[in-house]
Amino acid sequence: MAGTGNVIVVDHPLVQHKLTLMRRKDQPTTDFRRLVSEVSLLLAYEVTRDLPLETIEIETPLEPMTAPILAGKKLCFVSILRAGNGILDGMLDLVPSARVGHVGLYRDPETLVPVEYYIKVPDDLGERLTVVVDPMLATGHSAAAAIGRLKQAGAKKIRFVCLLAAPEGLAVVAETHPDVTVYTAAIDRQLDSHGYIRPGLGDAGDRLFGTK
Ligand SMILES: O=P(O)(O)OC[C@H]1O[C@H](OP(=O)(O)OP(=O)(O)O)[C@H](O)[C@@H]1O
Ligand SMILES: O=c1cc[nH]c(=O)[nH]1
Ligand SMILES: [Mg+2]
Repeated sequence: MAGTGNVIVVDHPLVQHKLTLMRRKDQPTTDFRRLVSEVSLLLAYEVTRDLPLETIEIETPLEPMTAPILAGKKLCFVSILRAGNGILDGMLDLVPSARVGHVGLYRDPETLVPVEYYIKVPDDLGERLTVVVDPMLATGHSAAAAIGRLKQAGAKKIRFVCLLAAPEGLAVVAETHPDVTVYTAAIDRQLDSHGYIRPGLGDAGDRLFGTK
């Protein structure tokens, strides 16, 4: 795990290997979706690394012991629709008890401005670590808007997980939400004139759901 400022690059060899497979343009939808889910499980491992523990008394088949369990209210995963759902599935495999919120946003293809069409989150968001998930952090405006809405809804401790980030988008998130750490599998070179990440992996939503 490599970190600078509010960004952590999850450089685990399995993550990097699977990301390369995902980037390949000839990767079929089924395999792309499975790879996103597998990488997401590894990213979930990193983003939950410092969750607080408490101890309880239990009995093993051989003797009593004091054993660690997660303390208090734990997690809420928030998926930025629709591509965020690809990451959500993998994370829920690792933490099936997590609460889940959804923020519906699409990026206007002309202006690249995010348009909100849905939000539903748990009432007790403020008591949970809020992990916002979306595979792509491009201009950063979708992430910044979603994080802003979650703060309005009560979220206090927020982390953002993506597969790929552009330097431009990371700068936007750092400026608008300096309290939020971004976990990403890679930081790519740049955005192109259409707001796509280069070299990137194309349109994550379309590749996950086979819509193009
Ligand atoms: O950082 P930004 O420039 O805001 O771009 C990133 C956003 O674009 C993609 O979603 P898209 O708008 O294509 O919606 P979709 O998930 O429904 O495909 C992606 O999943 C992010 O949400
Ligand atoms: O490269 C990009 C940029 C935004 N959204 C995507 O799905 N891909
Ligand atoms: Mg899309």
